[in-house]
Amino acid sequence: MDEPFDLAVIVDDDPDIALAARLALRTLFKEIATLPSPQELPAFVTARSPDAILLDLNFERAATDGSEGLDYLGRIMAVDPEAAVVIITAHSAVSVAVEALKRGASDFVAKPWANERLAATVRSAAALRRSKLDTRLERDRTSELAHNGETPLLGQSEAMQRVKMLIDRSAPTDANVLILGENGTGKEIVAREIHRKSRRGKLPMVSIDLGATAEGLFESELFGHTKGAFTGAAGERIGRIKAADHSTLFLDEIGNLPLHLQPKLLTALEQREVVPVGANRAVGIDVRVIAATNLSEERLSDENRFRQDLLFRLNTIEIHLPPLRSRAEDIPQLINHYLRLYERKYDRPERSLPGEVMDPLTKHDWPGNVRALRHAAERAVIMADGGSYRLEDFPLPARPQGGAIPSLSGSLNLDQLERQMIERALRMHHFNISLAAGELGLSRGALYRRMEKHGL
Ligand SMILES: Nc1ncnc2c1ncn2[C@@H]1O[C@H](COP(=O)(O)OP(=O)(O)OP(=O)(O)O)[C@@H](O)[C@H]1O
Repeated sequence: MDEPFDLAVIVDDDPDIALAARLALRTLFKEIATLPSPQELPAFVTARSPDAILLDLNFERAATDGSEGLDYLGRIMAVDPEAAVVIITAHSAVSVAVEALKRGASDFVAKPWANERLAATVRSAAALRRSKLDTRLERDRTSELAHNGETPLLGQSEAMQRVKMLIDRSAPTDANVLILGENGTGKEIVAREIHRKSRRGKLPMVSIDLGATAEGLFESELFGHTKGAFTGAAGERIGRIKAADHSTLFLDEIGNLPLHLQPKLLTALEQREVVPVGANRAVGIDVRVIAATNLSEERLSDENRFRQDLLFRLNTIEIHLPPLRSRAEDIPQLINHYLRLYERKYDRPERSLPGEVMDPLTKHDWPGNVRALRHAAERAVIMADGGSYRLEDFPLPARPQGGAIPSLSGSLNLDQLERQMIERALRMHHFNISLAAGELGLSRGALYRRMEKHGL
């Protein structure tokens, strides 16, 4: 038996029907809610996003023509276009059911129903919704990445010129590339550039952020799984490696790949085939791998953390992205680029940046690298008034010298404490975002948002 879905809601003003439906569906869902009328349904859908909705179209007020229910159906589809709505209707009201299907309902059952048929109908509606949501997630991710891909790789420093040379040389080959650099130094942009300039560039690059993947999901995310391979594997899923067939696979934060899965990845790359979890046959793959990490070379060469045979598979070409503080000559170009970008985005006038403001910006050590610089430019555009930018428009925190971990000050202001804790965690982990987020019990995304809030 498949793992149950999370939540269904039954909307019916007849308590006996609601109870009968609840009994028919009880093994399919962990929770079943009932609403006596559809009035609260749009709010319920917005708040709880149920896996399936069982909606009776005939409420007392509108007796049999179903128009009230149809109205609500329209509103639900507007709040959740992927909603799985199964209509309950009287036997005689087939035309209403057909109208409901036109307006986005997944299916309908006529009263009185056979329990197995009701359960099967609701199950397939919920499963279809889930797969549509998966596809949408995938699409959103791809378009977000594609958007990032439009950012040009800026920087004329010697270090960046070498990076660009390595991109151009490695792109047309199928060699695996390992990109090393602190968080926010542009590793993802570099990966995109290599992919774009390669013969695989016409297909979308497939990425997986191993720093944001939940512990138990690494294996099935990477290799895929068969239906029922483990608890929760409701349907079959192709993994990211296979999804990247004939294209490029970008393994972000490769340093987070658990040791026990490293041999499996190595075998997949060596044999050019993957075995999905639960399968007993391998499927062939043709992928070019670009991996990135913020681990230092020293940490990466620690056999207890990272298998060296896998490292040698991945680092045929190594590209080091130096931290921004070591290529200060790139800072003015980056600042100007992002100021212009955000002036356009927020429809603000183009302001000048006097030398006495640029100077401290180039001397700042930018622990969050280009990502932090970009946020600082965005803030400055929002904060500025008058003819030119002032230093106060840029959120540059005063930083303790010497790299020591700051001790907590006596402040009991929560906001300040939060900021101090974040700074402390970041320093403790040498600005490795994944490790600092883990230390703080936050996701990477949540940590980035807070860093932005505090101008870190
Ligand atoms: N050389 C560059 N030119 C222009 N923009 C850059 C450059 N480097 C980084 N950026 C910008 O900085 C941000 C972070 O870049 P990116 O995501 O590529 O960094 P990353 O090293 O992959 O970060 P993380 O390790 O935290 O995932 C992006 O918004 C990107 O557009």
